[in-house]
Amino acid sequence: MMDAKALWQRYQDWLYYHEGLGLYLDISRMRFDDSFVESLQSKFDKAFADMAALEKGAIANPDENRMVGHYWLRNPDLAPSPELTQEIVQTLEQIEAFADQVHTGAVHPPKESRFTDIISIGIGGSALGPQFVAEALSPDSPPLNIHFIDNTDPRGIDRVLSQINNLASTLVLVISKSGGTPEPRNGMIEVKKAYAAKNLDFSKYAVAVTGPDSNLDKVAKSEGWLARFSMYDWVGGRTSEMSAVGLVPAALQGIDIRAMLEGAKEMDDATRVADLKNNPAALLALAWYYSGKGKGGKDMVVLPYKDSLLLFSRYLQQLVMESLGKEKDLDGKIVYQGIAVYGNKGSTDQHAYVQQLREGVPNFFATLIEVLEDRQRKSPEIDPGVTSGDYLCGFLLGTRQALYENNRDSITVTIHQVNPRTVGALIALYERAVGLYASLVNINAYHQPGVEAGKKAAAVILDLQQKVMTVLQTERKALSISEIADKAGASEQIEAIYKILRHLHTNNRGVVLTGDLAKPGSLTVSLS
Ligand SMILES: O=P(O)(O)OC[C@H]1O[C@](O)(CO)[C@@H](O)[C@@H]1O
Repeated sequence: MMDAKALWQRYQDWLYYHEGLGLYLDISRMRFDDSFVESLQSKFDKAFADMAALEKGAIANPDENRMVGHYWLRNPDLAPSPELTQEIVQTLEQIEAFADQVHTGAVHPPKESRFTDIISIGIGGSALGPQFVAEALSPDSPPLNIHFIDNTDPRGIDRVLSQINNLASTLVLVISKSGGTPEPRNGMIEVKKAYAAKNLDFSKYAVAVTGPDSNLDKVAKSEGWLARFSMYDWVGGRTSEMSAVGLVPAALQGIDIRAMLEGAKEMDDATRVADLKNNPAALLALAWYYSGKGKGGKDMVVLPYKDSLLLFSRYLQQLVMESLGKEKDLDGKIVYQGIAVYGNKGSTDQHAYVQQLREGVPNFFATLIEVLEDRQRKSPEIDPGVTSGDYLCGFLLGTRQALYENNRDSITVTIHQVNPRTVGALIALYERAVGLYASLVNINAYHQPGVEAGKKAAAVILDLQQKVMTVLQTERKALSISEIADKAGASEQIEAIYKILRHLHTNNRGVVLTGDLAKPGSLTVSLS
């Protein structure tokens, strides 16, 4: 443990401050030493070189043979061809024009003078960025209220629809880069039926954000939807907030997307510097590498001490874990990489799990996000000379100190205010840090093979359900679960078949289970 004087010196030695953005980064409470930094110098040289190549259009995602171009979204001239530059600029202009027409009523629903609400349907990167930005930046009384359907949960869809008081003035964004992800497709079909049930022509309320010629794009084109915005294969879902995926919902809510892009661009300029101590993303990557020994040995606890940044941790879960959580490295070696991310907000979480952080298993490092401005008006005094914001600040600094005293590391990112520029900068900071860290540990941060496995497994279950129903309809008599499995030619899938039948039975889908539910093997199954 360093004494106060030495610690103050360390804080100043390692402090990164971006004057234009008013952003500070403090990694002084990560207990690495100079020899550690030295040991990573050559890895950082390579990381900086990889990143420079990536920005020039290298195939930085070799597994999918794709470029990685999210930085071009906020600096179109960086794009490797004039065509791409043009596409980025034109899409941005199309987004602004559309949002403007919706706000002025030039574009309005068939039976109303204005759109008042948005249902945004999407999942993963097609929801988490938009949700984080909506929570962080939407005005207290936005021109349109946004609601998210980000799952295929029937009750969840009903819940969102129950909160819409007038579908006839509600715009529907269907966001899916691939245009084929099952969950948003299900959401779209259910919402389409809700519009039809009210005799509303869905195509007059629907907007697509998807890759050109995707299934979704084809549907939007053939049905003549209100608008279609392009998403590119060189922008990953988890780095798509600065593409139409994030900018369309943000612009419709009246959020200054140009400022968001500007903040991201300013941060990109700062994180392009090939000099560790003057590059905030490199400093983060260094801190992460130190904490988990380059193997993700410690979790990243994200603790913004600001309600509006509540969803930052959920956003980072995908950005960090879908990028770094990989089985193999770029040489095909099994490495099981990753950094687990969790957290909500401070000081609230101090009344939930900070007890474990302070005294329990030391398997994490904390990332505190400090916002200097309490609110946009004068605060009332709680006690003489003290405001609620003083408490928030005190809790943050106190928690940081309490963790450090008990040998728990932390990083502190400080911004002066949550606004489109600083949110854009935060997103850009973490996108770059993930990219640099991935180079340090030699993995591809830009594909997600593991997710395909989940999608395939779901398809197997749905196929099994069809087979089981066919057996029941053919046999037309009560059968045991093992008889059904055998007749379906899937005897090794007997447990999955039992689970499917239980789900169908619970939802009155024409299947009845009879017998002792505690003894599934003894149940008989019949059509109702
Ligand atoms: O935007 P899409 O293509 O529907 O994909 C949604 C999400 O699913 C994934 O492809 C896999 O989780 C994410 O990378 C992506 O953000």
